[in-house]
Amino acid sequence: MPELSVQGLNADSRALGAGEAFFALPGSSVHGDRFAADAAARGAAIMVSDRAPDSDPGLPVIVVDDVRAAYARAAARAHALQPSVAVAVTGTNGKTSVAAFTRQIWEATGRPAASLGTLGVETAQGLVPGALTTPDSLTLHRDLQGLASRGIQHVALEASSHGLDQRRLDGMSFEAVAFTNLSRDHLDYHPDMASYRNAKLRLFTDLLRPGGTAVVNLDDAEAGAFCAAAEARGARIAGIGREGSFFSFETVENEGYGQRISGRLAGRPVSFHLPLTGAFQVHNALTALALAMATGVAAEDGLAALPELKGAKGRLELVGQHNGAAVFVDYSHKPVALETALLALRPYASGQLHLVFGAGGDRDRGKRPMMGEVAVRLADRVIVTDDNPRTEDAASIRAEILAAAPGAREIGDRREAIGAAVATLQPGDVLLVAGKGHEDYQIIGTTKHHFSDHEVVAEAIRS
Ligand SMILES: CC(=O)N[C@H]1[C@@H](OP(=O)(O)OP(=O)(O)OC[C@H]2O[C@@H](n3ccc(=O)[nH]c3=O)[C@H](O)[C@@H]2O)O[C@H](CO)[C@@H](O)[C@@H]1O[C@H](C)C(=O)N[C@@H](C)C(=O)N[C@H](CCC(=O)O)C(=O)O
Ligand SMILES: Nc1ncnc2c1ncn2[C@@H]1O[C@H](COP(=O)(O)OP(=O)(O)OP(=O)(O)O)[C@@H](O)[C@H]1O
Ligand SMILES: N[C@H](CCC[C@H](N)C(=O)O)C(=O)O
Ligand SMILES: [Mg+2]
Repeated sequence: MPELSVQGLNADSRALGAGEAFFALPGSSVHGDRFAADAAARGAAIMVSDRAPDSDPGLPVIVVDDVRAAYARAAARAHALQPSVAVAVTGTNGKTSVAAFTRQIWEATGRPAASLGTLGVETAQGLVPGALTTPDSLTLHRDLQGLASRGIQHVALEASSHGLDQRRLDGMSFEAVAFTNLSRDHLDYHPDMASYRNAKLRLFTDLLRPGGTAVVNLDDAEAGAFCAAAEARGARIAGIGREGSFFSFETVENEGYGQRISGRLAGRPVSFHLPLTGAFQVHNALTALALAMATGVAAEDGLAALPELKGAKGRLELVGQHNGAAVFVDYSHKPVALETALLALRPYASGQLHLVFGAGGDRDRGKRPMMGEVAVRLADRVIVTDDNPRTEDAASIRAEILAAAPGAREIGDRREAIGAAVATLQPGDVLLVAGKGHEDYQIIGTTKHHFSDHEVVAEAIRS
């Protein structure tokens, strides 16, 4: 083949520019090579695929083994300017929080930083919302180049199991990585828990810089697999837990809606206040501290930043008070997250603990009865409502939850459900509105309607 000069790349034929390389990805609904003719018509210089096309596509083709990985690496190479320090966090719960806290610790210690994930791209200048938790490789490297050109040298990424499985991060090498925990999610995409876990393990086995740092929550049942992967990579392991080498816990006590933590940091006794609700946030904050320290933050400086941390939007966030009761919004849309949030709030409910929640459509159905069971076991008054039904029948989603939640009320309309819960609050009660966290929309069918739990709670309290 003669030498070809390529101007750029894309995996979506509809967005290709003339002279660019078209990467034909094996999608979940269609193989990208079906759009070869479209790519050729738009002037693509070449197609890269993992299989030879059936007929002449009208442009030169390179066949590679793993076209998603090739796409990710090409996207990285095409955007040479990159932040010098990148870390990433994986796990079923806590990624957004850990990424946000890592960014805040870097900022507090004089390092302009960004976090990239479910919320979007966040810097000291604000938040630019995004579409995916782990962005598509091209979007990712464009964003990273943009950040580097603004002088941001420190970035913390969320590595989702979809993102890892689809090689979206394969163009990166991380100075430090972290594992928070593993529990059920996304079994609509991964065939079983083992493949879900193995997708997450790729962050440790393939993307951590050899000799880098691996932060591991030792209290999780899957910690062993992540430690073994880190060791095989020649990584330094920073363990957090009852017996952690980085941080070992002694006591965690509630202080108002925050908490005081005492323990040993690398063997040295320390005690600090964390202005966040829920013991799980202590793990998240320490994971962030370990990531920050693995990238040059001094222990003293990092510790000094913890009492100033702000929770990510909609992560067990106190959003209002009504009639002597407290109202929280939380992004728990998985069984363990819901359980964690309810257990965290129970000590604050001298009266009853109320819950309003639902489950997303076109997502793992097995989560629904599990969440129903958790709800009636741990809350006193439960209303099952709609989350994002997407293209499923909303009433059927509720029915799948309700089958495992005897005694729960059913109010499909989320605004009405929140209103009904707020209206019954008594002094000493706590209400948790779960599932949508920061989201400012509700997806019904394929339409996104504006909807914010924050706004609807405020409305309900006002009226
Ligand atoms: C299941 C899944 O992850 N799908 C992602 C995947 O799409 P896909 O491989 O299924 O794409 P496809 O529709 O089969 O098309 C195959 C290829 O043909 C191309 N195409 C298609 C049409 C056309 O005219 N021309 C063309 O070239 C497409 O651009 C694609 O490259 O690759 C796309 C491009 O990167 C993603 O946008 C898309 O995310 C969808 C929208 C999605 O909802 N993903 C969710 C489930 C997800 O990834 N979530 C995780 C975890 C969330 C969390 O736990 O926080 C996340 O990281 O966000
Ligand atoms: N370390 C943790 N252990 C258990 N539950 C947690 C932990 N951190 C957060 N949670 C729960 O999970 C919810 C989501 O937290 P967060 O957004 O930080 O996680 P995530 O991994 O980014 O989730 P997602 O994959 O949905 O984006 C929180 O609202 C809380 O209910
Ligand atoms: N990134 C997650 C978000 C789920 C949020 C929840 N509100 C829902 O719609 O299920 C997913 O796409 O599975
Ligand atoms: Mg997230």
